[in-house]
Amino acid sequence: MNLTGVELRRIAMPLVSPFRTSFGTQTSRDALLLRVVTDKAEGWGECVAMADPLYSSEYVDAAADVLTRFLVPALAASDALDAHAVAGLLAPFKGHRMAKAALEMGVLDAELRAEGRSFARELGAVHDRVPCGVSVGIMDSIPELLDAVGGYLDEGYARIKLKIEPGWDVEPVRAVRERYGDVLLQVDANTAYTLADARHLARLDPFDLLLIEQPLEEEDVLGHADLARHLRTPVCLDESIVSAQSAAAAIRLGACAIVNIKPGRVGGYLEARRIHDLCVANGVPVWCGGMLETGLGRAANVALAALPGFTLPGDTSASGRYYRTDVTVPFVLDHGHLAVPTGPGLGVVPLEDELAAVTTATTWLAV
Ligand SMILES: CC(=O)N[C@@H](Cc1ccc2ccccc2c1)C(=O)O
Ligand SMILES: [Mg+2]
Repeated sequence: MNLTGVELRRIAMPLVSPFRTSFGTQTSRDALLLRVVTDKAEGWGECVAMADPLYSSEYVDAAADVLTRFLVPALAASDALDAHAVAGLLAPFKGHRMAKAALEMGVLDAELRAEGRSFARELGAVHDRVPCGVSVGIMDSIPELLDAVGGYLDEGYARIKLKIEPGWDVEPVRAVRERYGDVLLQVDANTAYTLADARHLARLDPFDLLLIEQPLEEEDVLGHADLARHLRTPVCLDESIVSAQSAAAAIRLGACAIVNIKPGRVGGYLEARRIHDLCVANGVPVWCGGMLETGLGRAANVALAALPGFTLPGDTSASGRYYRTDVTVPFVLDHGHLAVPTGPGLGVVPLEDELAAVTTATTWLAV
């Protein structure tokens, strides 16, 4: 397969409701899609970086720049393009895992469409549908939170995740437990606490949470290992797990009992599968995290979530959790599950009119 060029497509999609986390409030998704054109087929990639470097050091403008100046030219230099070789070709450039993941995803999609194979087949999916959880933001009041949670439970979500931060943690969890009983429940701090908060975070232990996600800062792996010894609630890492190597170190150091796998954060779906395999070998449950992907990234995430080690519901929510209109046929919850796409590659393609309506800029990178 030979690369003809890559189209960078900037899109802006309004969120159905503001989404507040410990690092800020989002009201729209400024994202970057890649259309990878080869002599055999076209493929789509989605970069999960946010507009601002608040979740991680990456941000959309930087991803577009590093793809334009370094990553796409690096692929152009190779003659027989092979998705499994992309990570190696991009390795000389440090970091920028979300940008690299988007490019690898586009090449993999093109290759699989040309071969007539789905992401699910390529990654090793063993289920044809996956149970879905939902991530619930920080709200202005407990009653507002309880209404939002009730709505998602009515929609059929299998698991509730509450965003927390200092000042919004024990009470919201207590309120959800008191109102909704033993619903599968977990929390995500997005690095908002420090080890000094250990005693306070232990106040979450009586609520039988599935996990507490990323309580401490990304690089504080040892801190998470210390914290885990003070909590009954299992510690799950998100931001800290950027590769199979970092997953191995975190597991060995006792920093996490569960891993949130996000293909964009770790450099792509192939690295995500390696992390899955590593966690399974170590008896560490995994689940698929979300970065408010469009239906393109959502399709690939649902395929990944169908691998055997994904034993916990992920943040693979329906399109309607975030967007009134998706750029693909929307993913709709069916009895708390999403169906794994079966078509070649991602199994979905952007809808021309919907994509045009949200496109803010298009750049063609010829190679
Ligand atoms: C579903 C969920 O909670 N995702 C991230 C946080 C997050 C929150 C808001 C975002 C807005 C734009 C892009 C990525 C974003 C990621 C997490 O698990 O930590
Ligand atoms: Mg998280």
